[in-house]
Amino acid sequence: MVVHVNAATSVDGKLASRRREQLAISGPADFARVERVRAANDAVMVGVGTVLADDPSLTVDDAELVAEREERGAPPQPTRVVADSTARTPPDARVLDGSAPTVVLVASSAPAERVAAIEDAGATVVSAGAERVDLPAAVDELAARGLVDVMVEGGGELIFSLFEASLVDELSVYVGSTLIGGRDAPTLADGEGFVADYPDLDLVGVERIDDGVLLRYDC
Ligand SMILES: NC(=O)C1=CN([C@@H]2O[C@H](COP(=O)(O)OP(=O)(O)OC[C@H]3O[C@@H](n4cnc5c(N)ncnc54)[C@H](O)[C@@H]3O)[C@@H](O)[C@H]2O)C=CC1
Ligand SMILES: Nc1nc(O)c(N)c(N[C@@H]2O[C@H](COP(=O)(O)O)[C@@H](O)[C@H]2O)n1
Repeated sequence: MVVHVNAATSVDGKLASRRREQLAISGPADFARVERVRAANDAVMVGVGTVLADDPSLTVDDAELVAEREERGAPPQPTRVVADSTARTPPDARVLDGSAPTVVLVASSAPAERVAAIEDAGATVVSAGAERVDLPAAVDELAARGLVDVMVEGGGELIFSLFEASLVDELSVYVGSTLIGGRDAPTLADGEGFVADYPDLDLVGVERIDDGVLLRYDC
C-alpha cells in the first residue's frame, strides 16, 4: 500500500484563496504530470471539502494514458475516493457522473437518506469510523478492494489527517511562483496542526516545472 499526496501551493503554502475557489497554481506541464500520477495509481482520493469547492472530475483524460493502463491490465480509470464523514457529496457532483468508479467513505453516523442518495447516484459507500472517517480503517478497506496505490489530491484537512495518522508515504508539492495570503485560506496541512512530533520529511527531488518548483519527499 502506498499513499502519495500531491498538491500545488503558493509560495506561502496556500492551496487556494480565502474564497476556497479552485485556483490554477500549476502550469500546463505540472497539470500533465499530475495526470500521469493519477494514471499510475489505483485510486485518486480527496476530501469532500474539495468536492464541494472544486467539483473535480478526478479522471484521466489523456487517451494514451488510459490505453497504457488497459495494456497493463488495469481498469481504464482509477477509482475516485471521497472522504465524506457526513455524506455531503452532492448527487450531481462530477465524481458521481459514472465516468469512473467512485467510493465514498462515510462514518456510521452519516444520515441514511444522504447515503442512499449517493448510492443511487452509482457510488459504492464504505463506512469506517463512528463520527468521522477512520482513515487507517478506510485505507485497509481500500487495500482489501485492490486499491493499494492511492494518490491524494487534497485538500488541507484531509492531508493533515493522513499525516496525523502516519499514513503518508510520499509527498509531492508543486510550489507555484505566486503569493495568495489570507489567514483563512486553506494550506497544505490544516486540521488542528502539530505542536510536537512534527513529521520528518526526506527531500528526494527538486525540479523546476513551468514557472515553479516540484518538491518530492519520502515520508
Ligand atoms: N491546490 C491544490 O493542489 C488543491 C487545492 N484544494 C483546495 O483545498 C480546499 C478544500 O480543502 P479543505 O477545505 O481542507 O477540504 P478537504 O478536501 O480536505 O475535505 C475535508 C473534509 O473531508 C471530510 N473528512 C472525512 N474524514 C476526514 C478525516 N479523517 N480527516 C479530515 N477530513 C475528513 C470532512 O468532511 C472534512 O470536512 C479548496 O479550496 C480547494 O480548492 C484542494 C485540492 C488540491
Ligand atoms: N496539482 C494541482 N494544481 C493545481 O493548481 C490545482 N488547483 C489542483 N487542484 C486539484 O485538481 C483537482 C481538479 O481535478 P479535475 O481536473 O477536475 O479532475 C482539484 O479538485 C484539486 O484536487 N491540483
